[in-house]
Amino acid sequence: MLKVGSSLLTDGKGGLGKRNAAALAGLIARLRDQGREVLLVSSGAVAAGRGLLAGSGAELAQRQALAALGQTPMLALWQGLVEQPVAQVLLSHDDLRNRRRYLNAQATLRELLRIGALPIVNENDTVAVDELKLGDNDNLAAVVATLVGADILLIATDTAGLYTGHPGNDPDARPVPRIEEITPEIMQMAQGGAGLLGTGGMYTKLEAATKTAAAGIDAALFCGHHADTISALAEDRLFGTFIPAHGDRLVARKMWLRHTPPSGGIVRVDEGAAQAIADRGASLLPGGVVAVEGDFNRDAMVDVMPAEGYQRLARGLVQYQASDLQRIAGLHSSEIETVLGFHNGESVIRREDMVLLNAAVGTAPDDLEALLENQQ
Ligand SMILES: Nc1ncnc2c1ncn2[C@@H]1O[C@H](COP(=O)(O)OP(=O)(O)O)[C@@H](O)[C@H]1O
Ligand SMILES: N[C@@H](CCC(=O)OP(=O)(O)O)C(=O)O
Repeated sequence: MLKVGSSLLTDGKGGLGKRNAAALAGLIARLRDQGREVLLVSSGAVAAGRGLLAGSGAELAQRQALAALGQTPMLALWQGLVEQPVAQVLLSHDDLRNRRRYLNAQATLRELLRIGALPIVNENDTVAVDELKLGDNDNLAAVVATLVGADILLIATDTAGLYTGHPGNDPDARPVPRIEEITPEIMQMAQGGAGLLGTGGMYTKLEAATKTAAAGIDAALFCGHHADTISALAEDRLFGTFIPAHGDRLVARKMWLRHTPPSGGIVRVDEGAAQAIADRGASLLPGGVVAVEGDFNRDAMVDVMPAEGYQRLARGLVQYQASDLQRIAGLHSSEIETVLGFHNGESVIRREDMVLLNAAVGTAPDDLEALLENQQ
């Protein structure tokens, strides 16, 4: 996943410039040629808006208006540089704090990647509520990287990563090639604020990298002005700052799955499926599903329970909404498309989207309502 700052998308005269974007589009093409899925978080709408109607001020509402003006030209800039169709995804931090919206955003982004589009995420600045600063795409990018389960978050900016002090004001500032842990001392290095066009400076980039590291995702900060630096990335060589993930990505993902609130849905499975999940680490296939309880959408977090009782065997993200799952329960995966007219893959819950629990809830059937309420 790639995040591109406003600092890279301007022409120096107050409008959009495509020089850096063209080199970054080349990186996107090379990563895709390597079989990687790429998602872009792009700033630059405010800068583009300013290029169209100069004279607007820096008040929140004025910048929100500029962002609305500049969003389409910013997308058009990218569409002119990449092969695949681009898709506009406007998100707010508030959206991603809401479980249902988070899951909907996740499903949309996954589908866009599946069909080969380039999702371009930007903050939905019109509804941004932060009075102090408009938007913060660094932190938004970190949340989206977690949401799509990215391998790495690449942050392109106008400096070669983090320096020990603000490179413009501190003559002794030295580059920091690798950060094992983002400590208060490291955060202190980034107190110097943003560049002329950016929001947040290195501070929000380090906040973002703190989030990705905790979620098991690597992050890299690099300078998007240098074509050589950009093309080196496609060969896994970084000139900038690398912030490795803490621990194992799968472990982090499983932690996330374990602690994500359930939707209240239950998928009941037969003994064969329960064993396959527990003993063989298998995905849950429709053939093993005996009943579905509750109303849930695709990508909802559901509990997997045996045919009888309320023992939670596992939990995970379902690939089919409740009404569709009811229709394919007990069937072979090959029959899904015939029955539903489409398919979201052969599994009801993919292994990587599931954690085993094996803990009895100990709730009598009469208490089901209370149980479901507690879970919401
Ligand atoms: N310790 C530091 N190392 C590097 N850059 C820093 C540091 N402290 C502050 N900065 C500022 O952060 C800027 C990059 O952030 P920002 O302006 O928000 O860019 P972007 O638009 O790419 O998000 C740099 O141009 C620099 O002015
Ligand atoms: N959403 C705003 C950008 C906000 C932002 O985080 O900017 P930047 O620090 O340049 O990544 C825009 O499109 O102009």
